Amino acid sequence: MGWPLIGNLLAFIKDFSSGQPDSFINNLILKNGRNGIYKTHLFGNPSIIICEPEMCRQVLSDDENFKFGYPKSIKELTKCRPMIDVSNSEHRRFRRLITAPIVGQNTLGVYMERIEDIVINSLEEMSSIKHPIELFKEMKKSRKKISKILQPIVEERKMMIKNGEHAGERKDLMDIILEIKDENGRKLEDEDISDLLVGLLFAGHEKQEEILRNRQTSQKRLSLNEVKQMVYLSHVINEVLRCANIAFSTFREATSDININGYLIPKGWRVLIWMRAIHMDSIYYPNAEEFNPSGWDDCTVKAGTFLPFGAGSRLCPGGDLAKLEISVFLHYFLLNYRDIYEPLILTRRY
Ligand code: HEM
Repeated sequence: MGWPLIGNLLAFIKDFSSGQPDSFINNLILKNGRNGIYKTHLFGNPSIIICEPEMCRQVLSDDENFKFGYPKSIKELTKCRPMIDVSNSEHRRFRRLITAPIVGQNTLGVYMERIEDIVINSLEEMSSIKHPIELFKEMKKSRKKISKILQPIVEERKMMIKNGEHAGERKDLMDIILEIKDENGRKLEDEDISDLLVGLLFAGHEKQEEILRNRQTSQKRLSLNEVKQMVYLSHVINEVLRCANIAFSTFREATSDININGYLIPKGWRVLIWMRAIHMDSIYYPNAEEFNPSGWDDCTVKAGTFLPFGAGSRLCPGGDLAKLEISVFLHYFLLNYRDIYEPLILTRRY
């Protein structure tokens, strides 16, 4: 780890020690009641914390009065400045270029087979290890392989830039693409994967067997349509994203004095949109502390109450891809393997 990174890490920890983990926010909510907006001081800036769905939605959708407002230490750590430090119109342009290859169900079909191969091979490899393994660590490796699926796109975009097909774009467009790839690798590691496994403990593999029973015998591979039929699995994934999403909050900065639901947010103030507080609020989710995938049965999500991928012009473009990867992994894991021990030995079911 180089010195600049350590420096940023320290700055980040110092910023965080001005306090905003979940417990801090929860105390704030308990102390102040539930009007959904709290004034505080974060990262050396006067700040507002918002945890009311409609207000969150409004702030995330209002590009005129708010801009991406991450504190400096976070920007340095995440190294995704090019997507952050650009005007709204530049952001729209870059976003179109970067997201086209990963947005939309039909587009995602292209990656199906390769994700499936990586998942199957990784699980086989893991189950062939005869000593206990740390599943999370092993899974990180397969996640890295999956993120490499996007490599050809990165190469293609590099060529487009080299050939001047994007003359006039910022010089660091290539960096943007490479950094997105980095971010992509980083985001689904560690916490995401371990959180996901908590969900696994509750999910049965019968539903996945049902998918196979309804399949033509000639069909060998998992299809996108089958993934769409994995209703229970999608509820497990939603529930993991609700309870334990790594993206629990995001920042904006007010670019002018702006009134939100009767509250004046002064220009220059940071707005911390605390999605986790909404996800864990029993007003919107009865027994919010419980992990309960069945809560998603016949559930119509009220606007702004489920924001694992954000909202508005910066809505996560990788959301569907992430869910697809998780679904394919869970499908094979539940179908073919059994028993989670502590420590773990992964064993083939049949
Ligand atoms: C479970 C997995 C993921 C979660 C929870 C997640 C969450 C989020 C959230 C909340 C944002 C919005 C941040 C904001 O508005 O401030 C975001 C943005 C973004 N995500 Fe994800 N993400 C995930 C996976 C991915 C993947 C797999 C990719 C790429 C393949 C990706 C690429 C991006 C990009 C490029 C942005 C910036 C979009 C923009 O600023 O226009 N994400 N993500």
